[in-house]
Amino acid sequence: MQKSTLIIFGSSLGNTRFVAEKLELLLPGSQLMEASAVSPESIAKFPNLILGTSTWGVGLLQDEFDTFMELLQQQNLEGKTIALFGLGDQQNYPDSFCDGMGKIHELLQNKGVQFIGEWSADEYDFTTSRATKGNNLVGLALDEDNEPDLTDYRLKNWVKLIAPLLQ
Ligand SMILES: Cc1cc2nc3c(=O)[nH]c(=O)nc-3n(C[C@H](O)[C@H](O)[C@H](O)COP(=O)(O)O)c2cc1C
Repeated sequence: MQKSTLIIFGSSLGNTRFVAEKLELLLPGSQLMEASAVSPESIAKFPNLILGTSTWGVGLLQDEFDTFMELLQQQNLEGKTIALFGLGDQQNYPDSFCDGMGKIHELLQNKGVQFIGEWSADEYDFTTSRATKGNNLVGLALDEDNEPDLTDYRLKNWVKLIAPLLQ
């Protein structure tokens, strides 16, 4: 079967990688790739991209993912379906929780992509985030530092939401 969804992640200490690997298992027809390994050809091949980054500094994209975003923005993304997930820490960074995910969303505006996978911000405890859109988050936020026990539950429900929308 031709795979249609590319999961691209950037991870410094392994949390985002851990989640991205789970996601690959939950989504038949998906392929996993580290941000630093992605080429323009691989981006062109897949109609669906799932992009996952952690947030570093205060509100910055993870290093490799930051470099990858420069490459991604130069590609023709017209018509692609994109879902986002982000790893962050609500307790220590309540004012920039998962900002990296919000930054991806901002950088891909006006690129002709369709975003899927918005997620309610209700069951989190942060003050501000660049990833909020009304009462929602632009994608799935996960907090392996404070709420690792909720990751599987959140991930499974998010997959139920996005899977039918991936062609
Ligand atoms: C120095 C440092 C800065 C961080 N800055 C943020 C931040 O601004 N916002 C946030 O939500 N999380 C922040 N985090 C938390 C990480 O994003 C979180 O631990 C994440 O799970 C790391 O994922 P990774 O191992 O895949 O890189 C920070 C962590 C560290 C150690």
